[in-house]
Amino acid sequence: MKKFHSGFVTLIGRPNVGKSTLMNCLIGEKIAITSHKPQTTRNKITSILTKEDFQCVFLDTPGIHKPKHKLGEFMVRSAENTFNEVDLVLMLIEPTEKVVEMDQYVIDRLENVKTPVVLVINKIDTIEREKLLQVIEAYRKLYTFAEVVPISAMKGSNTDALMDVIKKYLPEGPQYFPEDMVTDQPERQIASEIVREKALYLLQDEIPHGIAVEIMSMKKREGQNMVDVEATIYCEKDSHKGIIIGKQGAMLKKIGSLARRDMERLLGSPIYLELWVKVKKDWRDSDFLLKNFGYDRRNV
Ligand SMILES: Nc1nc2c(ncn2[C@@H]2O[C@H](COP(=O)(O)OP(=O)(O)OP(=O)(O)O)[C@@H](O)[C@H]2O)c(=O)[nH]1
Repeated sequence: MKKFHSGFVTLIGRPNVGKSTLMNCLIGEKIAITSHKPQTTRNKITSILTKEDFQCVFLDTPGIHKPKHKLGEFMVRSAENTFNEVDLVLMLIEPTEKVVEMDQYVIDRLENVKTPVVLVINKIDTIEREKLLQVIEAYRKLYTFAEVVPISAMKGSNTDALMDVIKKYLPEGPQYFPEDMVTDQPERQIASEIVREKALYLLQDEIPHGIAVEIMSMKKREGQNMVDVEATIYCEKDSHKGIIIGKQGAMLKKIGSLARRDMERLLGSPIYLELWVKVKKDWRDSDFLLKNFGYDRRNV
């Protein structure tokens, strides 16, 4: 009988390089949440790919960056801690001509990491071949990568080759999760990420990252297929609250209807979604509030 392989792969890279897009592309379902804004992925999202002969568990870490506040410190630590516990690290970059300072910072964090690191150059649809070779050369000088794989996560180019590389590094092991399971993320967390993604998307640059979403309740209606979801969007200022709600509640309605559509697709049942907006000043710098939103230090 053919041997089964399984393992854990963590994905790192500075904000906005396309980690969530890659995850979605490899798993084929909308699990990680994408947005054009940096740092939308605040939670470590685990997605699972199971095939006949292997199972790969992906840890999508929050974007590594120099921390500016407590939430930032938390995000960096939670990313760093996973490096030595996994079978493979994928470092995702954008093909910039010069190594950007942030990537250098990420490479510095990898210095004592024993796990093999594969450099994945994303967004190759945006550059010419010549330039790509220069990018590869520049990064190879900085770190001994186990392999270098150029891809376009958005277009799905070369992602099969990346999957083959990943498979090579998975040791023999058991199937950790049932094959129909694509994430171990609780449904509530997925639901709150969806609301946050829609709010960030619709509000564009008006609320600079000052929102968090908490699912207050999520209950299946008795005797029906309908799920009732109540969620609160937290922001930092009264003025932000007004923008999120919009004229006669128009913005909140839009956020709600986009979020509901995605939730229904993901959770597979009709959703009745009720949204609230509350002001909690400086929630990003408060340990108490971080805990309240599920960013508990003890878990890192
Ligand atoms: N042109 C191009 N754009 C891409 C590609 N992959 C991702 N993008 C875009 O880059 C932006 C960021 O993608 P995300 O997947 O949200 O990035 P991320 O690294 O998960 O971001 P954080 O959650 O902030 O860490 C989005 O607008 C994507 O559409 C690609 O292969 N080519």
